[in-house]
Amino acid sequence: MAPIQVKKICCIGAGYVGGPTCAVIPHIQVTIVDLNQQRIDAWNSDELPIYEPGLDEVVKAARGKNLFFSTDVDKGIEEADLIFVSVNTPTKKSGIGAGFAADLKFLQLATRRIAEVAKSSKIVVEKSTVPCRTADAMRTILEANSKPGCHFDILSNPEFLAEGTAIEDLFAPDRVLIGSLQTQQGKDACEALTQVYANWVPRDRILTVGLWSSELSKLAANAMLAQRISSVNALSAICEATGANIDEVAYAVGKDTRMGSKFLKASVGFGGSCFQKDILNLVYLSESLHLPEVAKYWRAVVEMNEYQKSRFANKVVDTLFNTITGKKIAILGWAFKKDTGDTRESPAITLANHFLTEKARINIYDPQVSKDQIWLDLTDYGDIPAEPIKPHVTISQTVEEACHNAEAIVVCTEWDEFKTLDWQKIYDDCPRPAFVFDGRLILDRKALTEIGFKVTSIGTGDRL
Ligand SMILES: NC(=O)c1ccc[n+]([C@@H]2O[C@H](COP(=O)([O-])OP(=O)(O)OC[C@H]3O[C@@H](n4cnc5c(N)ncnc54)[C@H](O)[C@@H]3O)[C@@H](O)[C@H]2O)c1
Ligand SMILES: O=c1ccn([C@@H]2O[C@H](COP(=O)(O)OP(=O)(O)O[C@H]3O[C@H](CO)[C@@H](O)[C@H](O)[C@H]3O)[C@@H](O)[C@H]2O)c(=O)[nH]1
Repeated sequence: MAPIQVKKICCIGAGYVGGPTCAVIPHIQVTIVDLNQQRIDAWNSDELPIYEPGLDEVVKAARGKNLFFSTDVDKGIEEADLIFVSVNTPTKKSGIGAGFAADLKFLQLATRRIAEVAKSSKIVVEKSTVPCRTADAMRTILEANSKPGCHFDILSNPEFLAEGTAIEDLFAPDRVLIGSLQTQQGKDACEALTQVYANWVPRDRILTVGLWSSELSKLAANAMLAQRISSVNALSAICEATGANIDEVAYAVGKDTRMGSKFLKASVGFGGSCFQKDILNLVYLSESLHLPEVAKYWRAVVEMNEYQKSRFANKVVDTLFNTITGKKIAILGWAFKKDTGDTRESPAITLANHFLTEKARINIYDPQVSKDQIWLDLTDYGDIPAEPIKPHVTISQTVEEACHNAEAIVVCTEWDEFKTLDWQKIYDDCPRPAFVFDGRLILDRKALTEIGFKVTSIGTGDRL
């Protein structure tokens, strides 16, 4: 049989993954569809809905040529021979597995829509991060609702991009992973998707495995990355108590080629929409498989992250002589990491809530996050009333404005611009003693101390 050639692709879900992932596909016609009209309008405008270095150029070069954004989900499905399902899979908020399991309602709705609308056979690709064996549920939904003569091949093709470096990651990925059933038909579908990627990814970086291994590998990769951060953060507490320095320890440990130096930066805690969600998903999977020890092991990674955030927040209160009531605290950075405007699970939110509970006044600055988004985060998308906290919160347009008269400055995101601030000028504008808390280890502690700041850095003991 001649190999299947993909001529038209549809991607369901125009989010942080769907948009960038499909924007880098050359030649082949790709239509990204979403139910959210506002999001699609933004993708079709000069103000893209997400901030990602290099994304603007890539989208503007392809849009209207081989890249299209639309809310016409049905048309997108009908015309495509390969469909990426790239919808959100958040943690369940209620019902069985609440707080741990992935909520697959968006994925299931999209799958059902494909079955109902498709008039010809399709390759359906799980791009969203999903629990192991989700492809089975998708197959059941597709087969139960499909029209006669329509056949669906399901592939797993998890995405490994990190926000802030998405475009680099997509153009030169460490690997592309494709999972398929090991039947002839499954392998043919896998080859069809391989050929799409082979347009720009070297063949030896395209890994083909079984469906379940592919699904589990995504959860495993995130769990092991997050575990590294929790490990280094656990060590940062020991450093603070002993006088060791976590950057030096991480440097020494990372020189071991078996370990490598990446992903060993101590921090105020990891954030982002994926790590916590995917580890909790793995915890739930382990429990469902009656593996309580395994579940406990992975749960500890998330618990250590919670501990790190509250440890840091408590340190601010302790250092400010055990009370921050009425004190002004500048929060520098709101995004969960630099080079993104994404705030999902950002540690800055946890810290701000902690400071507000202690009745401090907070001044927030972030170069990429809008005022509206910060308010959505502070009110948990409307679940917490804004009125009582309004007098305690200011959102500033500049670092200087945020730091004016601040008794403490807390760096929550590692934005490059914070490294090169005029710290003397900021110091001159602060009451004494002036405190800085470096939650990202990006500041020159010695220089700031010489200016007169009292500096507390994660994983850095005071003892010489
Ligand atoms: N954000 C990341 O960096 C990242 C990286 C790798 C993998 N992932 C995974 O990829 C998936 C998507 O993540 P995201 O960050 O892009 O989410 P997102 O919330 O930014 O985007 C998902 C989009 O899907 C749309 N959608 C939901 N149901 C739909 C339906 N039935 N029909 C049409 N559109 C629908 C939503 O309106 C939304 O715009 C998740 O499973 C996530 O875990 C995310
Ligand atoms: O040494 C480090 C590295 C990261 N972080 C923090 O960890 C979080 C996550 O960072 P990162 O992994 O760089 O960004 P994400 O966009 O969340 O990407 C992760 O999650 C994605 C979604 O599944 C995966 O595709 C990526 O491979 C995986 O890196 C952020 O708060 C970072 O500040 C640290 O504290 N120390």
